[in-house]
Amino acid sequence: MSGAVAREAVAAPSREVAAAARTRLDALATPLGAWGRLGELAVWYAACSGSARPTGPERVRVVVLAGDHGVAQHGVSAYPAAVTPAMVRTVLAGGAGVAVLGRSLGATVRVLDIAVDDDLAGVPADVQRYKVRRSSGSIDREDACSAAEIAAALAAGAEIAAEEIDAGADLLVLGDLGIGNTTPAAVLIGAQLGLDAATVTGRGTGIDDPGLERKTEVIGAALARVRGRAADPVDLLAAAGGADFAAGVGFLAAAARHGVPVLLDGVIAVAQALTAQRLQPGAVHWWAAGHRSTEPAQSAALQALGLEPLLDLGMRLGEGTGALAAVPLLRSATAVLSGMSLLSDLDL
Ligand SMILES: Cc1cc2ncn([C@H]3O[C@H](COP(=O)(O)O)[C@@H](O)[C@H]3O)c2cc1C
Ligand SMILES: O=C(O)c1cccnc1
Repeated sequence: MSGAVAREAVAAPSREVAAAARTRLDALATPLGAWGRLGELAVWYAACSGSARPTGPERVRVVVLAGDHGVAQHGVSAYPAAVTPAMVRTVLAGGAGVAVLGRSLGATVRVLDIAVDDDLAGVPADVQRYKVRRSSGSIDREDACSAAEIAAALAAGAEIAAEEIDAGADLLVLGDLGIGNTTPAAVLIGAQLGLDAATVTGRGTGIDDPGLERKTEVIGAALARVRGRAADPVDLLAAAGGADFAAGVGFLAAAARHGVPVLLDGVIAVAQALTAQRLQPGAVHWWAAGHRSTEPAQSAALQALGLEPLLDLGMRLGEGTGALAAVPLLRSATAVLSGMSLLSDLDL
């Protein structure tokens, strides 16, 4: 046992329901295999939902975890750290990308301050209920967080997931907010997959060439500093992640334990997923990859997890937007599987 997350395998989605859904898919009034990966997506969601003729997902619930990162002071982002609290307010006001997309899909969107470097005066108290600390340490030279803070954040993430599931979620999406957060995401992925800084560093919000060089150096320094700590995912979160990353890991692991499917988003959520799968082997079977972001570390981690993204739109935003963009595909997949006639119904 480490922190709030047990290191034991999680039960897989129902194999019996998956087999029944596949039988139905193969019997639909189409040539065999005609739905391609849309059919595979339907079978996955059927197994997760426990019904070979699933509906929805109708109750999509998004949680955006916000946290600042000390590395943002080293010019690794194209934007200043002041954007993080401002964007928390913009999510609450309904004008953020995730809020607009969520509204268009009938999804709820909840933003939580886990480690924002601001007191967020005037925002509803609920938003700060799970706050662990202000900002995380600059991981190129110090740990992001203490072990106690990581334990608290893992437990918070698990509790947040349980609340969303109690509220009736039939699909969860995990989003992120925090200037500089593509840097710890790349370090977590690089450290766990044994990849070097040049391979995992991306442009994030759109840094220029000198910025990319600086960011690669910072990521290289962090990777060198945490070398030897990748074997223990909880310790690695303290060394190179931060409280918001640990909360995401706790959230994803708990969703799998409760048997609720998740659509993964960009490099932050996927770094959290890679870490959660190591803590809780088998959790990956409850997740599908919503999209491929432009961050190279995200592709590397998805490949390691054996997940093929549904969309590849060149998006690089985070917040959960790439996952939400894939929700209509998932709804189409279940509609096809559950609503179509069978070949045997045809008047041949
Ligand atoms: C206005 C704005 C809105 C955002 N929404 C998500 N991000 C995303 O970009 C940031 C990570 O990229 P980097 O590591 O390059 O800083 C995070 O805030 C992430 O949530 C945003 C960034 C900005 C500027
Ligand atoms: O890949 C992502 O999720 C991403 C890219 C840029 C900024 N924020 C997130």
